Amino acid sequence: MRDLSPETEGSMSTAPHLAHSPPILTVQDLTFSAQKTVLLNAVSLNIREGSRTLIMGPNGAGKSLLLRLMHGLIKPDAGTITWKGRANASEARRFQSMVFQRPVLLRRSVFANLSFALGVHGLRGKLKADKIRAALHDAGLAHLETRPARVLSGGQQQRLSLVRALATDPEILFLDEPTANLDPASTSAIEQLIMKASARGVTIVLVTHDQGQAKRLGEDLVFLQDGEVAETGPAQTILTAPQSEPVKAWVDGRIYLGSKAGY
Ligand SMILES: Nc1ncnc2c1ncn2[C@@H]1O[C@H](COP(=O)(O)OP(=O)(O)OP(=O)(O)O)[C@@H](O)[C@H]1O
Repeated sequence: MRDLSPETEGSMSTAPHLAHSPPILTVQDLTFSAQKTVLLNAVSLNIREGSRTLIMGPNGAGKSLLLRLMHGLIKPDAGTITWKGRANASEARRFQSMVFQRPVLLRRSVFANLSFALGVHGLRGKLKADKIRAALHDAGLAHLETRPARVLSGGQQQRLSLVRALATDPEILFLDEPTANLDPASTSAIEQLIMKASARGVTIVLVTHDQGQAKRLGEDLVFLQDGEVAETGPAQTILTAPQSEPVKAWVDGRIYLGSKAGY
């Protein structure tokens, strides 16, 4: 099994510019249980600064839980999350943003959704308004500025969620299946925004089921199966030459039941 654990981190880059990137976030032996069931078990991985890391795996593998834990929305039972070398740093969330599969928008205008988020981050007046207009322009949403956010199409709503998440200049962006319900054109618009953010140096952590998207966007890949890391390493290597049974089956399009085989 390839391993993205801290000890072997230096040897697994596919992206030359990332070969010596330090981890911005390290997960060590993370365990999370609910209702007497272990949902994540001893998960360890590195997110390298400036990288695009994919979290993949079947339904119920624990991908969303892992993302929420890394973002500090829920607390682990055991293990540590280290932000820039500091374990369980309480201030980390200020430098992070998250986009959920279903857009979570305020019942206000497109402009007001951005204005609220930037206001929370301390921006005021003309500086804030200029930043909102530039962000909407970049995302092709400028003409919808006064429209109630809730009446936008699904694709537009997700673009707005992403723009809002990026407007606060996060150092890391967590995305939980942001294109799961979108058509190819909307998916492409979201991917372009992600790639632009990545080019500016924003670290990207993306949960996806979409192998095409994984090939287009992935640099590092973490594959979860039944709450454990089945395989991690460079995305292109795993996608073309997987080592573990669950990932081989997934890449081949075969159904792998694993521990659920008796169900
Ligand atoms: N708060 C909770 N209490 C109890 N069980 C939970 C809780 N949150 C998640 N789970 C369970 O943990 C498992 C992992 O959930 P998670 O949402 O992380 O899966 P996932 O890999 O993101 O799946 P999908 O691809 O379907 O979105 C599931 O079996 C889910 O029912």
